[in-house]
Amino acid sequence: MIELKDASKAYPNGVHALNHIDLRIDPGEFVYVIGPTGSGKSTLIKLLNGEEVADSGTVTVNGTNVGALKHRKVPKYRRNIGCIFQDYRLLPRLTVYENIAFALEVTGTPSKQIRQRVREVLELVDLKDKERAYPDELSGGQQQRVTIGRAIANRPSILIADEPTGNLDPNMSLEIIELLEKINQTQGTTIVMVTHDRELVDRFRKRTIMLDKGYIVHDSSKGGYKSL
Ligand SMILES: Nc1ncnc2c1ncn2[C@@H]1O[C@H](COP(=O)(O)OP(=O)(O)OP(=O)(O)O)[C@@H](O)[C@H]1O
Repeated sequence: MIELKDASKAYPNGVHALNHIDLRIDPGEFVYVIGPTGSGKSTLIKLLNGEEVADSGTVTVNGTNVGALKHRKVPKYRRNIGCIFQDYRLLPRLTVYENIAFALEVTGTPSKQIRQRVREVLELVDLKDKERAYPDELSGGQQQRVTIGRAIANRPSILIADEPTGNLDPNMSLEIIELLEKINQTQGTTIVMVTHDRELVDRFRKRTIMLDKGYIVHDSSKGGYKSL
């Protein structure tokens, strides 16, 4: 479970990026975070993955007080949170298979388990036929599917997606959202997705949280811009 209680974050330049955020996201939810540029969406994500610490209030994820984590414990904490971004951040000299395997190698997974898990993940993201391809041989949508595969390889309970369809055309965006839905439904992964894509938010209705100037201004379980 994700819980923010009266969490605020200002940057050293004096910008109040988030103000008094109270928010609870239950396990297995799929939530959109929307709002104009500069409204605090990325900052919210950074509080969740431990990249930034709230100045006041608390951020608790699966029982861990994220702001109180010791520096050396952050990497282990992050293993339980898969992250995907608008830019794919794949390792260009590694194949699709190797990119996903790498995520498991760094967490010390034994090689037999790595082979098995990479196969499962490739099937889930529907890229079995591309396992030997390099990132630059793939379409944007396929590359994003590899990053999703890499993000879920260690079976995180939460997947955070910061504008995952930002660089994709509408058809590919559709594929990505359908894949995220599949992961949410079949693996029970909680998904928090920052997006500017009105069409997706209106078409694939989910709980939708809207930020403006660092405040939550709407939180609608019906979802979609029209219901806000
Ligand atoms: N590292 C930083 N140092 C100073 N100010 C920052 C920093 N990161 C973000 N900000 C400021 O904090 C506010 C919130 O930024 P944030 O990136 O969270 O917004 P956002 O909603 O994700 O925007 P976008 O949709 O453009 O990505 C903005 O005014 C931004 O300029």
